[in-house]
Amino acid sequence: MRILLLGYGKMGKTIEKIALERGHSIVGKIDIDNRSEMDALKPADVDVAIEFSAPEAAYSNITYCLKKGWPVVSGTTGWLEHRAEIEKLCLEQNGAFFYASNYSIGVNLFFRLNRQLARLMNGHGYEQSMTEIHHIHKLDAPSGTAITLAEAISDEIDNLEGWKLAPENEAGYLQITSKREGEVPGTHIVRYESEVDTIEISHTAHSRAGFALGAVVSAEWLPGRNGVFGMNDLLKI
Ligand SMILES: NC(=O)C1=CN([C@@H]2O[C@H](COP(=O)(O)OP(=O)(O)OC[C@H]3O[C@@H](n4cnc5c(N)ncnc54)[C@H](OP(=O)(O)O)[C@@H]3O)[C@@H](O)[C@H]2O)C=CC1
Ligand SMILES: O=C(O)C1=N[C@H](C(=O)O)C[C@H](O)C1
Repeated sequence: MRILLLGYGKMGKTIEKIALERGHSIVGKIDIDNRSEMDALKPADVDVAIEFSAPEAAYSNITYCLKKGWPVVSGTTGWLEHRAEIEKLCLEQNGAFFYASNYSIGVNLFFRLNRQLARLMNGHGYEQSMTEIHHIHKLDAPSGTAITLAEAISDEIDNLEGWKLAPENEAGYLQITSKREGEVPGTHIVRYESEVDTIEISHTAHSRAGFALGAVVSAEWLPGRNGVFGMNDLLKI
């Protein structure tokens, strides 16, 4: 496949390596300074675009790809207030858009475990909280993964209305603490506490390889499909 990379930072470079190992070619590496190179590409020059850029860039990058007719796989976090607009545009253009806050298979299994655990814990008087730890370069907080976990927990726990980012703390809201330390690729810890005990589940990424492989596999799956998709469509879990 001919892949266009939008965002050529830590993830863009890891995705490039895995895509080349899997026999794909990279037709462009678009960063903040060379966006005009995209204008030179025709709709037929690209089989799929993979977009891992920055919160303020994702909306215009994805819009550009959809208007050009390129299927687009995005993993950028921190822009999802515009998600409904992108999904509408995708359907209007008869295009293909794939999004996941986390492309690692392990995290997507962890999402399932998290929802199941929340369902079990509902009504037993535990207080829920979450901690996410990432590298010091990360621009957004809480992480997209933490938001996905928190949304599932508040769906399942009757007395939760949503989440708050620490130090904000309010009854009826799950508190998320975001820590930024060194080069940590991504750790998420979900905690249930009562006076007598604590139950915790956690996922620790050892590198970015799992995220990048998931994005490339999604990009292999998307061309030829129309609509809005996510990891549940790909993994059928
Ligand atoms: N869904 C998932 O599984 C994962 C998601 N992510 C998310 O992916 C995003 C990127 O992460 P990461 O690679 O670590 O970040 P980096 O900061 O390493 O890379 C981001 C890249 O995007 C570029 N960029 C900024 N603005 C634009 C623009 N307007 N058009 C094109 N490129 C642009 C930056 O260019 P410059 O350097 O010139 O500023 C940089 O090269 C983040 O939102 C992160 O949270 C990360 C890991 C996994
Ligand atoms: O910025 C990162 O690095 C990561 N971002 C994603 C997120 O915000 O959840 C996924 C992963 O945790 C790494």
